[in-house]
Amino acid sequence: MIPEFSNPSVCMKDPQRVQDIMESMAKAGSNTVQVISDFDMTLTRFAYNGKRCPTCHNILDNSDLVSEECKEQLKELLDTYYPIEIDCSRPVDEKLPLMVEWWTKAHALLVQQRIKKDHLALVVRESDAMLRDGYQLFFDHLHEHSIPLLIFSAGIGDILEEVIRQAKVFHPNINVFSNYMDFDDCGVLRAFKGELIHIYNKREGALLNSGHFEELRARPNVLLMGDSLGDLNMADGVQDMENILKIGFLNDKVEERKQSYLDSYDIVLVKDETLVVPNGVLLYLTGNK
Ligand SMILES: Nc1ccn([C@@H]2O[C@H](COP(=O)(O)O)[C@@H](O)[C@H]2O)c(=O)n1
Repeated sequence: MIPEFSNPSVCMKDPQRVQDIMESMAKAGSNTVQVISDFDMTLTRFAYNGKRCPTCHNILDNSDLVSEECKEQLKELLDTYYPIEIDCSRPVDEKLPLMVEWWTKAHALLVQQRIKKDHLALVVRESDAMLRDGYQLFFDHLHEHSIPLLIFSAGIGDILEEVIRQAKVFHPNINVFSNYMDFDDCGVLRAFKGELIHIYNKREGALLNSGHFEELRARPNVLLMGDSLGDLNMADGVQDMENILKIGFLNDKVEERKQSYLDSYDIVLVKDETLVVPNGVLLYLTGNK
């Protein structure tokens, strides 16, 4: 086992299973590995100094690009739907239409604001969004070892790309599946492109992008990272999968959700704002440990 597994944030239902998967993946070699990660609250911090950090959507919601009236409406949506998103007492099929409702209403409000593409970089720079500590090693190490990183996010692609670009780690081994903004000829937001990705339809998103997984057919070993149970479906498009190691960040409503996370993720990181554990796993998989 790697030393990072002794960190107090680490919980595992079956440590032996984790060890077996990691050994099998390391033996197969890093050229058989691909990483699939969620973005908001997985690659980015959930909180800093006791204050919540923004999601991609929140970066816009809190910015000068939206009017005060719109801010209030978006906040009302967040206060209504976020508790539903993280309520583990409600079944997914009951929550799913409500998540579609949230994303659809929020996107419609954002479109009404006539947001300009040119202003996105500034609002990201001025936001409180932060990649988790250890991000530099995470992104650089994957790049150095030519391991593909798929970022699969129900956030906003244009915003998340900008966060990563400003951190200077948007390397060519990265692909993004997300909700991208559609701008008119004057650079004004007029819609969101393609099929909506929300928290509970990542399986459909993965299957729609079968071409990506076809290209990675020679990489049947997957490291998956997420913060929601909906993220567990992000690897559903992977072809001929041999091993999958799932790391889940449990950021909020810890006591209520811990058991379901332990039942679903191989490694659960409780209120851990860093990428120290995923980095330890990566170093092990690439033979650097
Ligand atoms: N209007 C919205 C809709 C969703 N969110 C949050 O974004 C997160 C989705 O992004 P992932 O990268 O985690 O897939 C999700 O957890 C929602 O809470 C939002 O803030 N505003």
